[in-house]
Amino acid sequence: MDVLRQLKAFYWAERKFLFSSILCLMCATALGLVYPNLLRYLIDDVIGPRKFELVPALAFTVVGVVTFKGCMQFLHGFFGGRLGNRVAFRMRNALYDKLQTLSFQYYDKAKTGDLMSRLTADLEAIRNFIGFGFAQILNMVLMVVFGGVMMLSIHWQLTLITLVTIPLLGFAAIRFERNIHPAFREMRQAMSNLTTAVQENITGVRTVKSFARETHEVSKFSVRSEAYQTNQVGAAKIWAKFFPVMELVANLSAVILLVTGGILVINNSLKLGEFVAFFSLIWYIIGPMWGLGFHINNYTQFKASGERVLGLLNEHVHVKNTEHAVEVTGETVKGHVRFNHVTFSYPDKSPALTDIVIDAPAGSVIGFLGATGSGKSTIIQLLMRAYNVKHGSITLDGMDIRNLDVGSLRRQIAPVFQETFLFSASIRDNIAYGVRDVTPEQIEYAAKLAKAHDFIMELPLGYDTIVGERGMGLSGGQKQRIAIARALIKNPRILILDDATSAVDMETEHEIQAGFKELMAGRTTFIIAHRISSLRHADEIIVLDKGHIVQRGTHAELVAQNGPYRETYNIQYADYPLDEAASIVKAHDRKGSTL
Ligand SMILES: Nc1ncnc2c1ncn2[C@@H]1O[C@H](COP(=O)(O)OP(=O)(O)OP(=O)(O)O)[C@@H](O)[C@H]1O
Repeated sequence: MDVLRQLKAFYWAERKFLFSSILCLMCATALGLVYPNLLRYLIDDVIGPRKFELVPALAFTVVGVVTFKGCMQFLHGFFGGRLGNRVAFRMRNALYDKLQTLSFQYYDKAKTGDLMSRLTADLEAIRNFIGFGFAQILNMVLMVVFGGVMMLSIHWQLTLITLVTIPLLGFAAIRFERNIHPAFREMRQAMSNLTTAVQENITGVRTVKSFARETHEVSKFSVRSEAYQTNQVGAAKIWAKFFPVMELVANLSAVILLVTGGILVINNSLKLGEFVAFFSLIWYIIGPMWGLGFHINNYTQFKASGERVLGLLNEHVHVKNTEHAVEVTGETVKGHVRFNHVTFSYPDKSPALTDIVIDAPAGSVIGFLGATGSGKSTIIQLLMRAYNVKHGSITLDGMDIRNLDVGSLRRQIAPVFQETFLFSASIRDNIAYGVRDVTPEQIEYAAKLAKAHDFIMELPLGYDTIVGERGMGLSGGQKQRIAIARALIKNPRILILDDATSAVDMETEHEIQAGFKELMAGRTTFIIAHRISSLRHADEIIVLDKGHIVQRGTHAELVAQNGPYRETYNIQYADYPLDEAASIVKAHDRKGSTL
């Protein structure tokens, strides 16, 4: 019931459909009760006294009742269907909205397959129950009440004797519910584990194949599939035990009625018509009891699914706007970023960053260098408010970013990550992803700056080429260039290049950087790179080691010092013969000076 109460906001808005559906079902059920009475009338008042002239009227009444009942049933289905679908629609949207608001911290642990199954299979169970199951349970109660009252009005002693087995039916049904609910919960979990395995396998298909781990994947899937099968078999066993018990007890009622009712008819204490009517009415009680298992099953599935959907809807959002969050816009933001003694740890981990101090005046270029895991990306994540900073603060133009509207803050930042995600859409749409109302010329201009235009034009459909979710058919460097164009078109105050040119050759990287310089003049840029060549023109280069800043300064200053920067420099340029290294550096400098 708690699940029903918590989901009220979704179905209460559609209460007109809920009530109409219930009302129509009640009418259909009440009309069903007319049959036994017509039967009783036919036997006792028409066939008995031989008044056969009443038969046509009786037949027409039956046709009328059947037609009306059919209409009521149709309307019940119609309204129930509307109700279920509308509720599912609202919930699906609410879940999707929630997925958009959940912070990075949630997604660090979330499993795609599990989320997918909540949005599909669980919603389906809820749709079924709200649309039909709920009304059916109510109808079941009504049938028992209506049928019981009619039976009592015909012969109360016979009613009580016949219904003596009903408590047994109720007891069996409740036991069934107790066993089947945990079974269903496990089944849903097993299903979501199964979907997760499939989803991860498809997403990581290249890795699986490259490592020839197909057999391992198959056996991993088989284990999960077997767990699901075991759950299904377990649930089927519970069902299998339940049905014979119910059938036995239900038929016991019919036997009691036949024996007791038959004796009463022989003794003339009960009319034959009444007995026949009684015999149809008893199924008004037994029928619902029969379906009780099905309805309980429906309800438990709904409850298990409802719990999982509510679990997601009630999930804590770590990063959200404060009450008086300030909206910033491209016109007002200058782009002066400061990290004031920021120390940050991921949940249950030792600090990823310790006492970070950075001052990036508007329009400056800050480079980050450091071994993998030294905290470079974490700095960027914190600036984008992917996580909340608890120790120290980050300011944008002097305003603590915790007091800024998260969406408006992120709109000022355009990131390009090492791993590029392309949507299953045209290249044009992928480039225009972050902006509204963009012209084809702007898209082309951004692509030219990102050195993507030429290879795009070589594709058969040019900018209209559809790329798959993993950027099917494009090389790593080509995908990165599309991502760079996507960032450039956003025209942001702050540009972040997180190892953004790692997949392109040095020459193209230099050309891309030339494009950046043109566009980024006056905008703050953070560059994370492993290549000295990508960082050498930065206003300040920050060298990180295990979350600590170990060196900072310009390229010239850092090369002149002993330390990790110079070591990296020596390693990277040691690959070239001395005179070649000098010419590469010179060539880069020449290009840089022409910008
Ligand atoms: N989402 C996360 N959840 C928990 N720990 C994380 C998460 N992201 C990073 N870390 C940890 O924080 C530390 C810093 O990671 P970070 O990604 O910032 O390093 P990095 O310098 O960018 O490395 P790389 O050059 O390999 O990208 C690492 O120890 C890493 O394991």
